[in-house]
Amino acid sequence: MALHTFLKANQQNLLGLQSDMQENSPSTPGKVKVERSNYLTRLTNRWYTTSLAWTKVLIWGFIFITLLAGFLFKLISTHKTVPLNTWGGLSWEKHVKHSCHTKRDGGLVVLVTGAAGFVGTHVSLALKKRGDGVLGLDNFNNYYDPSLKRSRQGLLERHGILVIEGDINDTLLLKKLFDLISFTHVMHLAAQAGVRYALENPGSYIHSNIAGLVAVFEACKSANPQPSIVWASSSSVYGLNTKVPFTEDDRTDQPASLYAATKKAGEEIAHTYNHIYGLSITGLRFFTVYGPWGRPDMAYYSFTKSILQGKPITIYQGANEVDLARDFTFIDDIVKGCLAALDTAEKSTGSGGKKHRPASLRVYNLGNTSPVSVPTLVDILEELLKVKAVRHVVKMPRNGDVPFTHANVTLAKTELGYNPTTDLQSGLKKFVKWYRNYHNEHEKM
Ligand SMILES: O=C(O)[C@H]1O[C@H](OP(=O)(O)OP(=O)(O)OC[C@H]2O[C@@H](n3ccc(=O)[nH]c3=O)[C@H](O)[C@@H]2O)[C@H](O)[C@@H](O)[C@@H]1O
Repeated sequence: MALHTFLKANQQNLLGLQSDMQENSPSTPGKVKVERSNYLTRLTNRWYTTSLAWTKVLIWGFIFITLLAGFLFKLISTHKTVPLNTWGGLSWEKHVKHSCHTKRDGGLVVLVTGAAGFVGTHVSLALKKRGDGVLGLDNFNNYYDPSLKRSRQGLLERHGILVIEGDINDTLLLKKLFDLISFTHVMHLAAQAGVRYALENPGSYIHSNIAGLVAVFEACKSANPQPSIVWASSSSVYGLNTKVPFTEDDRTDQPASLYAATKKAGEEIAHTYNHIYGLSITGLRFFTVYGPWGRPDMAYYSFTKSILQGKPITIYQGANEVDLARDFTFIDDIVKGCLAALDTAEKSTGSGGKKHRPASLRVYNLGNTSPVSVPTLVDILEELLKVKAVRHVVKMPRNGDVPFTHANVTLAKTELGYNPTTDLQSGLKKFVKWYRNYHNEHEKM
């Protein structure tokens, strides 16, 4: 607008000057002196008007640029508050160190990835409660309602555990953490979970379960001293295996889902890092873990929600109308298994990217050893909720599900002292109690 006005003013001035020059061309020589002086005055006036227009343009231009710069600065500084970029700085480092502080002799210093996740939260709390140093890392993705992850983070913070918002693929962040802290152990639980979601978003499984796992192993390999690693594999690696119960050396080469395939690939990648770099690595094959603070995408949780809302639930059924079954395992039993795996893990044997002697590589089933059918799971929920479910039974689609899981935990019993003690009825009772409390609180808000 200002530029337009200026150009217009200038054009008019020029036209004016041209016509003045024509008008003032002397027809008789005697008039020349007076007319020339008039002409100079007009010329000065024109230049004055032009300079005024220029000044106005400069002032408006300056205001415009200042406003634009202010707007851009605000945009950038707002973007900076996105928590993924908030790590670093002296106060942050102090916070990290405080979270890693141990309160018992020989206490572990553990980096827990996926700390705001279901298993991550419980394991972090258990470690902290016995006096270990714990630092959490989580990317707070929106695979399921991130507000639940924030609530878990709040719970951890109240117990003195810092959860850094960051992705395991952020190698700079991992390097920074390992430079700052000598972690004795890494409990690697960050992953893209869920069996059926792989049909919708296959890339997220590769990002977290393959690339992310490698990023974590790389950071551990380069750390000095190298930590020992315990990480979450899955019962799904048994895939279409029909030999029951599942034992660690059974076939795992028939994954039924991309999720299972990424967990199986993780086990092979673990072998490589153990073999080349001397990392001590323990893989835990979790069997359908459930309990308070659980995952809303899992059947027991989503069924509870639907039953309470009077909405129908879909129950998948296997071939020949055989019910699907799972070796549902309660979170407290899983936590004991995780801590035992950390406590018994041998040290890694490499440094400077080189292995000095063979290192430990272990895999354990952490299950409950007593599978329960999905309709029975619903029966128990109905009883606890005192509401009848609206059941919609359908043939199991080919979506990555397996018909049943059943763990043999002899190895974990012998080497970790693992001993699951919670049956599905008692575990779900605790879950339902938590569910009512948590959702009553949060739905009020
Ligand atoms: O233990 C494991 O390896 C896996 O356990 C669960 O996977 P899943 O056993 O499929 O657990 P749910 O999604 O809770 O399903 C439990 C059972 O309910 C069935 N289901 C699920 C959802 C539904 O709407 N209807 C239904 O009948 C499933 O087919 C399955 O048989 C987790 O989601 C995985 O992340 C984990 O790795």
